[in-house]
Amino acid sequence: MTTDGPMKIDSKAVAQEFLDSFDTFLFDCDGVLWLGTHLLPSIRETLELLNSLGKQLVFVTNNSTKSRAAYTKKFASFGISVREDQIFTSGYASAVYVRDFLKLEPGTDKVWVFGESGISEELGLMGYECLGGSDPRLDEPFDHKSSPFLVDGLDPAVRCVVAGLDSKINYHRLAVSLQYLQKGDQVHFVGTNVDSTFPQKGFIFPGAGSCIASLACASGRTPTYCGKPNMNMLNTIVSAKKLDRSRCCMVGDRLNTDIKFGVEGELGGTLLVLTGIETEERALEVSQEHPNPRYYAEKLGDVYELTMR
Ligand SMILES: O=C(O)COP(=O)(O)O
Ligand SMILES: [Mg+2]
Repeated sequence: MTTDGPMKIDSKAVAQEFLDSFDTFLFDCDGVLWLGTHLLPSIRETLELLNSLGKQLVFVTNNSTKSRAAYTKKFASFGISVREDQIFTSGYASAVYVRDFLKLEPGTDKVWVFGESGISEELGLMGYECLGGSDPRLDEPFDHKSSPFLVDGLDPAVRCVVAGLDSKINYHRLAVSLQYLQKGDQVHFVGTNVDSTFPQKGFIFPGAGSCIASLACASGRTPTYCGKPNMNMLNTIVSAKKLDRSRCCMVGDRLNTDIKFGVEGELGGTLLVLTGIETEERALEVSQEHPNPRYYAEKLGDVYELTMR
């Protein structure tokens, strides 16, 4: 039995040691705090405990379906008060990439969005006009002779396709997105996140990575993914919040995004919770495919429940 393997938070002593080790906690959302509209047990109490201990809380989600502003409302609906500047999404990270790395010109260059409002809203705040996305005309069955996105030709101002999770994925959206991707170097290809699956209460559904893979397959192109575990996203957060990495802990439910993000970003620690995608077996498994977390717990709420014992 090695003492270097992941440590399970299953006693008051380990919970206390965990809390003492960090000043800032970066929380993944889906599978850690909630599953859809279902708040996981003792989450509010855990966040209140951390706040009362003077810890800094940051929320880092690969879910691009909502903007940061919309997330503050989702938190409020659970009775949790979170400021917009505490939230980072893969939609926002993608918009930052369009602005700071691709350097597209707001007001001139346009973006075709395959995904939900969380992408277009963040790009819109930076001054980019977005096409596609949740435009209801894309809900119509696809006919290339009548699609309003094709009959007058493609918009030559579109310089980038940003693709993410889209619960309204259909052939019309895929077909038009592919037309833009076929323009090669003229149109960049950005993916919000690689997550193959998406946890909901009692179900595992297809994730953004599975939607984006369809476009990647059809176009023969590989997108640049901007969400966790991309280090640009972490660097944006570290500089915006002036974080000391050694005192930060990344808390997540997925090894190849959340835990990789924390390990590659050289954060002080990582905590894997088992309320979303991964199992205890996977947490402990030694594999080339993914790193192991420093800590793991059945659920995040155990930190509160064990501390209060
Ligand atoms: O939407 C996703 O793919 C996952 O979102 P999460 O990073 O909050 O788990
Ligand atoms: Mg998650």
